[in-house]
Amino acid sequence: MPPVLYLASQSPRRLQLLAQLGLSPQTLLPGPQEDAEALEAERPGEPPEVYVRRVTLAKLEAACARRQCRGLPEAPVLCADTTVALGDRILGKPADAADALRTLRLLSGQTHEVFTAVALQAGGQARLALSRSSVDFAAVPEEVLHAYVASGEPFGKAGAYAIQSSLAGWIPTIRGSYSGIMGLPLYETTQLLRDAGVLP
Ligand SMILES: Cc1cn([C@H]2C[C@H](O)[C@@H](COP(=O)(O)OP(=O)(O)OP(=O)(O)O)O2)c(=O)[nH]c1=O
Repeated sequence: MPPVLYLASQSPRRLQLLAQLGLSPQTLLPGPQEDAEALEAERPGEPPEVYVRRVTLAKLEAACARRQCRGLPEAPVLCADTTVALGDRILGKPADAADALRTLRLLSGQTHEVFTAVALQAGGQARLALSRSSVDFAAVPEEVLHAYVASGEPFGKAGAYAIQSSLAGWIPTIRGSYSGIMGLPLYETTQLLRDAGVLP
């Protein structure tokens, strides 16, 4: 039996969010020869919204090629990308502790945007939806930022933080989608999966 859905993501959050919809997809992870970092490379002057769409479609294309290459049975393929932006500036995953601290200091006391694009390949057609949220950060004390970086939580997260972590204690308001900020906007994802007949 082919799987109902492939999830092309290494993010445990995305798997957890899909489980909320009652789905347990088969993951379609990149092989050692695939360069995920190159795929997520920024282009100078590219607005965050354009960047997140481009990267998500590139992830989708790579995942579909991977499925074919591995001779896996056909089924819809889902993937996503989350990008944090302060104005036009993209704040990616931190390279190290100093980078995480720098990023968090930029976000402290400011409002930033979180874009998550989700893409689905099904029945020979690629569909993409974009979720946009804004997140207000209160001014976070230096000692809190240091402890947060030392906890390891910022690593592997766009913008060096997670809404589903202790730093939520410094976020008075979000406008948009909590699941989108976390990595997979469940409203948009449901719409795409309904269009493809994966969800009723
Ligand atoms: C802003 C924010 C991001 N994140 C995470 C979600 C994503 O996993 C990560 C952004 O990186 P992504 O490049 O979107 O995803 P990923 O590299 O973790 O996984 P893959 O490309 O294989 O799907 O940041 C949170 O968990 N909480 C948050 O509040």
